[in-house]
Amino acid sequence: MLQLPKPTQPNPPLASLDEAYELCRQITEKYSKTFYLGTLLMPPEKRQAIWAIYVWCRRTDELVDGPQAKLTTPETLDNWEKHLESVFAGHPLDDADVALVDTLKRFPMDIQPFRDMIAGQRMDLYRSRYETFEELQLYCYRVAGTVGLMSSAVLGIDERYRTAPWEKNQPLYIPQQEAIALGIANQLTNILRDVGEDAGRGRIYLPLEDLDLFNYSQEDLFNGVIDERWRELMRFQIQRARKYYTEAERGIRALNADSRWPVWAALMLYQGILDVIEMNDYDVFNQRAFVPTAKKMLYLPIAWLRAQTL
Ligand SMILES: CC(C)=CCC/C(C)=C/CC/C(C)=C/CC/C(C)=C/COP(=O)(O)OP(=O)(O)O
Repeated sequence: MLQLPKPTQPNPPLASLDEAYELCRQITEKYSKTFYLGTLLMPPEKRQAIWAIYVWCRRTDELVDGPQAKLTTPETLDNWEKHLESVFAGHPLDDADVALVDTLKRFPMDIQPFRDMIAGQRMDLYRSRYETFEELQLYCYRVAGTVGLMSSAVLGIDERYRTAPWEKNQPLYIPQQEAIALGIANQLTNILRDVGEDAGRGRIYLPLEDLDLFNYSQEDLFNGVIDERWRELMRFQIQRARKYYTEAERGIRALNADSRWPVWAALMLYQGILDVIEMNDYDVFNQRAFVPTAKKMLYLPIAWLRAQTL
């Protein structure tokens, strides 16, 4: 008997561009109040592009950190990389991709930082300890410094920021290192804020060599011991994170004028978490350090002034 081919289920149509960006907006707003606030200070086209990038990063992070993380294997990440290649080839596979494909058309960017971020998630899959700061720094580059590189393509470079006559004929300066530094600073801040939460999952991101340096053991950390050894260790970590913020600050003036305020704002808001950790006397075990909304609002005009003057 003639076998008719089974009717194949047509794929449901993907979201329209507006719907896709709206989806990205909602996800960014839901998961990162700080960065979302920063994006609201940008012109609409840039703002939407940052949402699309944020959502891709979030999805990548969720593979190892999210509710489905137990099911994630190295193969899952290989498949996610293929998914990424499809997006870069201009073929969206789901609704959020529609926005990213459009963003990549408007703001062409290199695929390498995206691949590097997946490599960062691979590290998370295999490791729950970092021996040295050098190892941790590589991890921070991969999971956050890469975001700085991706965002830079959207933020844009101001070719005229060099004003002194002897600077005029210099080649265009692209503040790549500074963009990476901001990502690393944010990630180090995140690590300090989330020490307790990570310990609850059996993870220690603080370099073990630093724990040794302050004679503070892994067991102390799992027990949430707060004493002078811990405070010294935390002071040391905070100081290191602040150096990265300072490096990042130097790059902001090379960005397009309409990107400087949002970047200053995001930097100050995130750096503010370090101040809160200090105010909480380094207790990151029993309370989560966050910048209250009123204080956030106070940062905005200061960030604006810095964007005009520094
Ligand atoms: C300084 C120059 C030249 C350019 C700026 C380049 C940029 C925008 C760098 C920032 C990169 C960035 C946003 C990295 C993300 C790092 C990070 C730790 C994000 C944490 O995100 P969530 O955990 O989702 O947020 P919450 O902390 O709000 O929960």
